[in-house]
Amino acid sequence: MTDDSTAIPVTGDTAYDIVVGRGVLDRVGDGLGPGVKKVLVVHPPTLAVLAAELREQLLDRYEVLLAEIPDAEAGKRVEVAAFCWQVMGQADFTRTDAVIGFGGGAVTDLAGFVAATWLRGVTLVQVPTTLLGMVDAAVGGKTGINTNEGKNLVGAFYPPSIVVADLDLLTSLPRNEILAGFAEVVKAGFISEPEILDIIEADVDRATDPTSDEFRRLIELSIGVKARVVSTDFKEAGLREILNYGHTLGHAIEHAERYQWRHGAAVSVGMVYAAELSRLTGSLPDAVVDRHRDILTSLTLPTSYPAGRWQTLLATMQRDKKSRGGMLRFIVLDDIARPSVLQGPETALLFAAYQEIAS
Ligand SMILES: NC(=O)c1ccc[n+]([C@@H]2O[C@H](COP(=O)([O-])OP(=O)(O)OC[C@H]3O[C@@H](n4cnc5c(N)ncnc54)[C@H](O)[C@@H]3O)[C@@H](O)[C@H]2O)c1
Ligand SMILES: O=C(O)C(=O)C[C@@H](O)[C@H](O)[C@H](O)COP(=O)(O)O
Ligand SMILES: [Zn+2]
Repeated sequence: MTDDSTAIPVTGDTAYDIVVGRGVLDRVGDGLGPGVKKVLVVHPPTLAVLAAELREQLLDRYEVLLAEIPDAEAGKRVEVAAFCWQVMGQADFTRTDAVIGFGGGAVTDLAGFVAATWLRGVTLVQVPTTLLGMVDAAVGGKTGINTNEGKNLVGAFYPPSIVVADLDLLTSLPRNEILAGFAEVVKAGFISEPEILDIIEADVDRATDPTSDEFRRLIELSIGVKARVVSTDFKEAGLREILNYGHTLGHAIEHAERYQWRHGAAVSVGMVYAAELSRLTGSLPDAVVDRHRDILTSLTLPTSYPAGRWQTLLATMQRDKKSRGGMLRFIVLDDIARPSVLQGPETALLFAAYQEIAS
């Protein structure tokens, strides 16, 4: 069998590869290292059968425990982290043992946080099973959980030893989850990689078909953007903030919707909002804002939000991690692939941009 996998490197102090391909799950062992004896596979209920298969695959070399956690955002809670800590404690996990995050972004965020905190850090292997997880969440070492006050408010920067993105895992992923993942693909296009936008516009059906060459190219381009950014700025001292394009409003929408909206859907609205902010400050031409709406609509992603929710969203946005004191900061665009920071915008400007996306 020929190996058609691609290895995209993250460089710097915490170097590792993102392995992309079909049938590449056997690469998980590459990230575990020689000293590892026990492995905890963290997975959602949806992937119970596949997680058991992964366990079988690893059993000849490791003692493998499974931790099934609640699905989606319900898994990103401190009680769920505590459940994983309990499983590891009762199985005498030591510093040489490891955690595997096997699921979508919610699982890889939680599993990463558990690995970062258990004994102050054990080996972490990320095996994303959603498009969003492959192109974004499992890459770059941002891990975390939500609190009642907001999204991802507790967490750690903690790198995996490898990310294994097996495209075969996407065959069972519902179409709406593929499309939600495309929000982060489009984000990578607008902040850094215009070819992504061209490929989607050329043929949206092929672009979103997990068996097409275009889909694979989009995955690799998007991972490439993320890998380059986090290689330069792992702990978000500066450049990494561009990956937050669309997220300031997006996270506030997720919180307002009690996490019943897909992350990608909320980020989609958030990107149109950020583009409108850019347009209203005079830095972005109308055509680029229109391009946001056209591409996201072609992917059936939302581009508007109910008019009456502004005060709630504004209050939640104050807790955004990019804020400094009372000053909000947004990632905006001066052009395609030219992101910048808008510091302390007037409330009137924020509201005017909201009116442009209000339905
Ligand atoms: N750490 C980061 O850098 C980063 C980046 C982007 C997003 N995120 C986080 O990622 C989360 C969103 O991730 P997501 O969109 O993957 O959502 P998710 O993890 O909730 O998964 C979406 C759904 O798909 C199901 N699923 C997963 N894999 C499947 C498969 N192969 N077949 C069938 N069903 C499958 C899950 O059970 C779930 O119901 C959010 O919490 C977001 O904050 C983190
Ligand atoms: O990796 C990053 O940095 C990102 O901002 C990627 C985002 O897509 C992701 O949703 C991230 O979890 C948001 O981070 P946060 O710091 O705003 O919670
Ligand atoms: Zn995101």
